[in-house]
Amino acid sequence: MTERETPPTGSRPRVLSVAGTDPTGGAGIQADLKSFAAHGAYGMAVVTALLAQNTHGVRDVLVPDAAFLRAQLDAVSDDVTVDAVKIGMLATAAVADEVGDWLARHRPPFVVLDPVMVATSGDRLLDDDAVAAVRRLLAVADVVTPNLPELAVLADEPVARTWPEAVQQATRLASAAGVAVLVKGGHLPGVESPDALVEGGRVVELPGARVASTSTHGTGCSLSAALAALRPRRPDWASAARDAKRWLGGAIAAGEALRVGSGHGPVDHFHHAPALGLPVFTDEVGGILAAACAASLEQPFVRGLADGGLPWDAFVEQLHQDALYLTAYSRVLARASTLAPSAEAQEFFARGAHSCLAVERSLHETYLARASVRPSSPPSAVTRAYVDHLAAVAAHGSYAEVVAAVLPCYWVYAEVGVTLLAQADAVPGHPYRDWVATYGSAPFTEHAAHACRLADAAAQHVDPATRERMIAAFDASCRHEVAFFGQVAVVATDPGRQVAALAVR
Ligand SMILES: Nc1ncnc2c1ncn2[C@@H]1O[C@H](COP(=O)(O)OP(=O)(O)OP(=O)(O)O)[C@@H](O)[C@H]1O
Ligand SMILES: Cc1ncc(CO)c(N)n1
Repeated sequence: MTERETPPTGSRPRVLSVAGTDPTGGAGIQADLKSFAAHGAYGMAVVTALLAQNTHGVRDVLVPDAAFLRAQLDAVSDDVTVDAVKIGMLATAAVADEVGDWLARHRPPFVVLDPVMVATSGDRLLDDDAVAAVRRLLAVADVVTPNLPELAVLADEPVARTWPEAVQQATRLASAAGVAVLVKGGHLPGVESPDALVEGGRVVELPGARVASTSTHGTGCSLSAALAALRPRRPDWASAARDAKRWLGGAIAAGEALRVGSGHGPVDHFHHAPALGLPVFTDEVGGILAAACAASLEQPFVRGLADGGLPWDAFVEQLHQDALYLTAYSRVLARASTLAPSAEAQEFFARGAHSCLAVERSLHETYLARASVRPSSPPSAVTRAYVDHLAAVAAHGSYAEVVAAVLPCYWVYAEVGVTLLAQADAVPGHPYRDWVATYGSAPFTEHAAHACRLADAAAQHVDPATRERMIAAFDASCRHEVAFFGQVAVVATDPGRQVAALAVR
């Protein structure tokens, strides 16, 4: 039992739920485990009662005998250091007393008691003769989390009708029972859903807007579980309660979108981590990228770059369009820099915006100065379409969408560049090798990998609708890249030789 002699601190708080079950996953142990995980805790659970319930109500309850409950509790505490415990539905006096005995033997540092008596559906979850046993547990809990009817039962007073009355009642209970009381105003009418923590004669109000939603099944379970999970990593109960309540408001708001059940639905415990379980963004769009690269490599212009047979005029025509494109692209990268959530991303895109202008200038100095193309030739319809798409995302989109829209310019060029460079290296005296090498080797390939990482990071924090817009913006940019490579007409005149039409399509 070395672990129990010097309890090691784990990488996550080890938090236990002692509660009943909800097979639809919105309340009881199932909700508690999600709530623990949503707050970074390692969750464990001891079952006090098996319920046949759903979002409409409770159909049946089976309470395992007290000896088996004790066996479950001891199996956990004989082996695992419990950092915090949340106690929920107790069903009977025998169950409540058994849990009380366990706490006397193995009290974890933090004990939250949710005095569950009636479900959201109105079904009773605690025998009448068990109330006294739950009152006895108050003495060993740190915090008790009653709703207004439960508060009235524990205080042995009528149900409070106003919020000030409820806080006063909670204050009386806290001082009589020697326990902190997190009183919950979810059952009050009105646009607010206030809670308050009453502790040692001090009242900490926890205001909160009422969310217009029927997804309130298991809110009490989820809140008390969040409180237990957060407390080991917070300095006091008030700060744990504040964070738990803020999280719960978001979870209620996101609940309906889960589409679970046709009664009072559950909350979305993971609303703050919407990308959980989704593939990494660049994996998800990898197929779009691969198709764009394959289509690009099929373009006559790119084939001419690969074998070196591209007519000079076609190359210069394309580079002129590229210079026009880069000037506009630079402004979009500057927008990404403006919106960037971190200094690292801000700098990456600011540098990118700068290097577009540097490359644009060097294209003029290196190739375009001696070319036949008129410097005043306007952007082609293809160039304009690409630039307009980017500008629209930059004007209306979030950071994540802008990053998704600018990514193909890096990623397609790097992928196509690597393939082209290998082919160019096989052709002695390849006339475009320098230009191809710019994109097919470091540092450009490293910049492309960096842009991919930033897009993946941005996609981690967006809601599903924004992620869809990221994919759409990425897909559109890929299509524009392919069209961009295809815009210069490369016409074969002599067999084996190609001449560019001077006009840009
Ligand atoms: N519509 C709502 N909008 C925002 N917060 C709410 C809403 N309904 C309840 N809450 C919050 O949810 C938590 C639980 O409150 P409530 O008073 O409903 O407890 P409960 O009756 O024990 O919950 P349960 O429905 O699980 O039995 C509190 O923090 C409360 O403020
Ligand atoms: C198991 C269980 N505990 C608590 C509640 C209260 O919502 C419920 N419905 N079911």
